[in-house]
Amino acid sequence: MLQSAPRAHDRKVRNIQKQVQDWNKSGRSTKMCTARPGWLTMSFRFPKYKKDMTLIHVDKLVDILEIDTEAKSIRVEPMVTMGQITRALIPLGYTLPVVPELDDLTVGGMINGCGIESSGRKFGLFQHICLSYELITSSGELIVAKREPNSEHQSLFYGIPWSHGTLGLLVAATIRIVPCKPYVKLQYYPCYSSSDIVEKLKEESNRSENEFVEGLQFDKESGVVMAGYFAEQPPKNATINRIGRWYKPWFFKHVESIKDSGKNSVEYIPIRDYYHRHSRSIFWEIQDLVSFGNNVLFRYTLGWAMPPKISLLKLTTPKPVRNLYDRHHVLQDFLIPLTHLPEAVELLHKEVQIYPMWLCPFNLPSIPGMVRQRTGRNVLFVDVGVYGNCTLETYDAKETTRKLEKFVRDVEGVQLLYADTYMTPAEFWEMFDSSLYDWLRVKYDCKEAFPNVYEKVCRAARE
Ligand SMILES: Cc1cc2nc3c(=O)[nH]c(=O)nc-3n(C[C@H](O)[C@H](O)[C@H](O)COP(=O)(O)OP(=O)(O)OC[C@H]3O[C@@H](n4cnc5c(N)ncnc54)[C@H](O)[C@@H]3O)c2cc1C
Ligand SMILES: NC(=O)C1=CN([C@@H]2O[C@H](COP(=O)(O)OP(=O)(O)OC[C@H]3O[C@@H](n4cnc5c(N)ncnc54)[C@H](OP(=O)(O)O)[C@@H]3O)[C@@H](O)[C@H]2O)C=CC1
Ligand SMILES: CC(C)=CCC[C@@H](C)[C@H]1CC[C@@]2(C)C3=C(CC[C@]12C)[C@@]1(C)CC[C@H](O)C(C)(C)[C@@H]1CC3
Repeated sequence: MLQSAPRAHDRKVRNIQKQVQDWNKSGRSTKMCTARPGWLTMSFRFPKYKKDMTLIHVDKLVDILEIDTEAKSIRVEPMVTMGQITRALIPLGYTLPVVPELDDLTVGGMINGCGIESSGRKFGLFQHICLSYELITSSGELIVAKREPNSEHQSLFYGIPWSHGTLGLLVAATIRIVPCKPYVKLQYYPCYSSSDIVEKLKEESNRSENEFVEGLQFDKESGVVMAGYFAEQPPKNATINRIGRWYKPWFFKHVESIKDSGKNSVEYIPIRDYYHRHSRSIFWEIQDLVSFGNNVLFRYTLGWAMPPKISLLKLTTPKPVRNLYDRHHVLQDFLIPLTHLPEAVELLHKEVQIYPMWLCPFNLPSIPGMVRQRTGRNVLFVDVGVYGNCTLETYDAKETTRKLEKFVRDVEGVQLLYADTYMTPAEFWEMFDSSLYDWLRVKYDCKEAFPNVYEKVCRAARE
């Protein structure tokens, strides 16, 4: 890969330390953030703060440093992408336990933001499969924050997820790996009422042999719940579906056809095709961008050119189209306890009526951090993903989103922060737990060095 230099890791880290030391010497006049340009990031907006902060160049940190099959871990630099990791690990018979599905998502984004996938019912969020973070602090020191009890910077380990680079600069992470097999045996269960979908999601999430559980809801009363686990070579007359091939229908359309057929079905999907199943159609966003993209003729002749890189789309979207998206397009993920899913579906149907809706169950352990549930037990949550145009006349980007955010706070859920948030600081800190975060901001001398996380993600910070 271009710019690859894994053996130069120490030199690359020293270079970042030097940038931070120079910032200290020059009188700490502005705060720091990464130099990764806004158009490359997997969110709708361009961060405004990149224009007037000191930009720290972490962009050369693009390498996988070490794969240790004995210790079952992988050590990577933060700009490594999900696509890069699955390409390296799967041929060795290993995978990350949680592989957020768009190829270009980065390890740095998944750790400092949040990463979620259909294996969440077993492994939690991306942060829960991490073992340690190597960070440069505001003074330019290199430290290692490990999960290990009583290790020196253990509290920082719990503080980093969701902090958006406001506690330090990540230069490497060690993440768990698990053995995998070449196929996923996926069962599709069509459901024809909202309560059926919830019940089936619960049932499959609680079934211990399932590695993956996910739901797609196609309207208020119908959807498909999918559950799967790793499999070796499929038996002779099994259906093999290489869903990632360029001439194949988009995954969500394929699932919809199963819902229409009304029959439970089983397929064997090659594991990389499964992991990146929503990449080719960017979930279902592609239908607004290339409406004829799922046409058979188009798929067979020009399907190989799909999908366009999200970064390229972002760079080339003209301002008027962005404004149109702003007014009518919803891009939100709400993480709520699964028990509150029926109310969420009801509310989303009333306020936005956008389908398909992504339902991704995951386990949220009771541990310290910005996202925190204090029951002392593991709680089954679900990510409700809403991506698409809203045609309801009553929709108003700010007012409607604020209503949805209030619901999420009321049920003790959280909103993913790549999305637009219209909350005030007080509402934001009602949703997220600031106790550990605030203490770490003082302990690691972050207040002059990095903005507060709210200042980075709030609506005013984005173009
Ligand atoms: C691993 C860890 C170490 C910390 N060390 C200190 C410290 O030495 N001094 C300090 O002033 N603050 C420390 N803090 C931070 C401080 O406790 C936070 O302000 C904390 O989040 C308080 O929130 P709470 O009272 O709601 O947490 P609680 O609900 O009281 O605690 C949540 C969990 O965090 C862990 N934890 C909390 N405080 C400590 C602690 N002091 N030592 C070890 N584990 C702790 C425990 O595992 C506990 O189960 C630590 C936090 C963590 C996670
Ligand atoms: N399946 C899923 O879970 C999906 C998740 N997403 C969301 O998209 C985002 C990921 O997008 P991606 O483009 O990879 O990441 P981004 O470049 O958007 O980074 C996300 C945040 O992490 C910070 N960050 C990134 N790298 C570092 C680092 N090395 N050191 C310190 N801070 C860092 C960034 O800080 P700075 O602003 O300073 O650059 C930014 O605030 C996530 O936040 C995630 O929630 C999107 C699609 C799917
Ligand atoms: C937790 C999960 C699964 C999140 C999935 C989020 C995706 C659906 C989001 C992330 C980035 C994202 C906002 C994006 C877009 C669609 C939805 C995306 C892919 C698009 C492509 C929509 C069209 C826009 O003109 C533009 C090109 C700017 C954006 C780019 C980012």
